[in-house]
Amino acid sequence: MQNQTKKKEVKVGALCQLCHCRKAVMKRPKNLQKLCKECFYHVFETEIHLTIQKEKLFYTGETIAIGASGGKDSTVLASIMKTLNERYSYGLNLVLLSVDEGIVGYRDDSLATVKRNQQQYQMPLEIVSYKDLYNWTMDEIVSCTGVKSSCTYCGVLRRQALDRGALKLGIHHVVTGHNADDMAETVLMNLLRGDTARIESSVNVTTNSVGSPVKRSKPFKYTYQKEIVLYAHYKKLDYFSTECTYAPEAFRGTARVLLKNLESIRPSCIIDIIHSGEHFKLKPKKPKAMHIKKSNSEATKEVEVRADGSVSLSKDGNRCERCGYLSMNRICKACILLEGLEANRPKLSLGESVIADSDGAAKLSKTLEKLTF
Ligand SMILES: Nc1ncnc2c1ncn2[C@@H]1O[C@H](COP(=O)(O)OP(=O)(O)OP(=O)(O)O)[C@@H](O)[C@H]1O
Repeated sequence: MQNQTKKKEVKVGALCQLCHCRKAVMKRPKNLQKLCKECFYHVFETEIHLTIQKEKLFYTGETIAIGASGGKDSTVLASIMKTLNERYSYGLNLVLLSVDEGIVGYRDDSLATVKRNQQQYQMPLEIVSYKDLYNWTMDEIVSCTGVKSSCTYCGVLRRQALDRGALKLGIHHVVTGHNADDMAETVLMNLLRGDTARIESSVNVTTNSVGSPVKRSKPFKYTYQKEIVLYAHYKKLDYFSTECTYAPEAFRGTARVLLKNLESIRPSCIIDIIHSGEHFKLKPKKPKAMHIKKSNSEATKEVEVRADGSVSLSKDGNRCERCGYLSMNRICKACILLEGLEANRPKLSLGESVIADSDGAAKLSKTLEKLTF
């Protein structure tokens, strides 16, 4: 990356197309405009500020947890949030929130970066771990299930961990470094597998798990990954650049390659895909009613089947029957996963190499996809 950036610095010799006085040092990835460093900082920061303003993401006095993984996206996010908060007097209290998934040689090193960021940005830091919350580390999970479904487990557990970490601090709003490339990838993935019900929601700037009082926002919704990397590089931000030890989700990887190829031909395609997602509207569906048997009696009750196929089983509760954490389903996604894992725990403790068969993992993933979270 550094080499590529240096090459570009030498090649682009013209004046900046915005200020017309300083030497251009880059072609802006989003629109190929030739810019100097200062003008790049200005457009990059201003676009994020405009997204925050247009979407009315925050209110004065709000406390915001920044999901901090130590990677480039969340490190730039912490830096930008601090800069914009001071420049435009947002009046926000900013806190770093990290989840330690328990991946030796990856997350322990990236958390060391977050701890340095805490000093650099002068923000409080809270770390919650899978081990404390679920009594499992990701390394233990992978040794039990195999690497193939690791992203499914990690994604579900991390979303809940971020919510729980925020609530522990009395915070109801988490921002993450998900960027335009991540969004466009998700739209493409949903489109390619015909999961139209998710396309509309996959481009929302703010989301929350059903029933959760914690919302999650993405100030980088329109920010290109390449620009985040350039910003971090020019600003010499301290971030951790190693990829996760476990393989990225296979289908997302394919969508990523496809998107990169499209971007190289037409840079605006990332934003265009997001805009397509924003304008995508499903025909309204009538809620169906179905009868299910109660487990301990012959009586039946009516349950609503939601548009995404999930069902509301709990009559009066928004809480998981197992862990008591907020959930619109009788048993939350995390508990469904943990239950499957616990079944293999005794074998693990005897030192056997347990790799659950891939059919089992795929079946579990399908079950999870049908549940809301
Ligand atoms: N362990 C974690 N603790 C806290 N927040 C996290 C963690 N992992 C991911 N996030 C949040 O989710 C966002 C997207 O995460 P993802 O796993 O896609 O990583 P990424 O695109 O490599 O981001 P980053 O460069 O910040 O690591 C991150 O930018 C961050 O805000």
